[in-house]
Amino acid sequence: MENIKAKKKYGQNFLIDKAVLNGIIQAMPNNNNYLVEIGPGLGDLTEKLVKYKDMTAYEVDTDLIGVLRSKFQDEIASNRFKLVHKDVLQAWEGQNTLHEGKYDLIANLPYYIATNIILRALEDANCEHIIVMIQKEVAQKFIAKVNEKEFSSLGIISQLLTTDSRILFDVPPESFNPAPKVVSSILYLRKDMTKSLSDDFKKFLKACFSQPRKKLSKNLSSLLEKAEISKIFSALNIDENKRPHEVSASLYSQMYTKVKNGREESSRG
Ligand SMILES: C[S@@+](CC[C@H](N)C(=O)[O-])C[C@H]1O[C@@H](n2cnc3c(N)ncnc32)[C@H](O)[C@@H]1O
Repeated sequence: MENIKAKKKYGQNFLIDKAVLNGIIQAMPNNNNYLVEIGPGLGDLTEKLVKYKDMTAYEVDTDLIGVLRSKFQDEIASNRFKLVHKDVLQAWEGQNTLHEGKYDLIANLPYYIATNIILRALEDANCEHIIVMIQKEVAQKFIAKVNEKEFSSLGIISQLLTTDSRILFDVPPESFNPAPKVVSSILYLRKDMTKSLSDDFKKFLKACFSQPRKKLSKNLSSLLEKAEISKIFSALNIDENKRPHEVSASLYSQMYTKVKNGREESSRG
């Protein structure tokens, strides 16, 4: 490993299992989209990806940028590979998208910011497919269905914004150097490019799941009067004893519409 010591603070667990690398390549969507990778690390996955498509990779670690520049000097010179030395979350802050044009995100993500990265990619209007390695526990939240104990705001956001969401396969700790403490999974999300969610809806979801094991009606009392909650629940046929994970994504969306309409009505007086 090019004399580079993995840095814990950047979530560096380098993938060393060739079968897993090939599995990710096989999962690549067959389309004309551009490719973006986050955290190319030592470039093992990048090396395979760049054979198929032109791509951009975002890497925060200065030491790795040096390794990658020399490893991919030909691809960089011929513009097939663009290497951006930047914290990817800052890149998103600056421009709202990681690429001007439709792209797919393929990455072995740094786990300490994996959830944030997926939420940003779901919001990025140019990103169509998300194929990422993350902790299995987090992947399960993104694909969870109503009534499952893992069903949370992440599952709701993902259901409302995607047409397909799956775990492709699990990856054991031994497939990495150094080995992480947890089992990982490859998460696959295909977005519905016509959909988006407002920040206000996400705030509403946050309130709904503020105490995940309490009743939804109790959590909603931080936002609404008791009478209003009862009115909305009865209109949508939601049992007042339901816990947040027992209500479907579609009902959350309908509930939010009613809350918003109620706010608009009261502001009109
Ligand atoms: C789990 S490693 C994956 C490395 C490599 N792709 C592989 O599969 O072996 C995560 C990578 O993300 C990089 N990284 C960590 N935080 C980042 C950030 N905020 N922005 C961009 N890259 C980041 C790390 O330096 C590291 O290269």
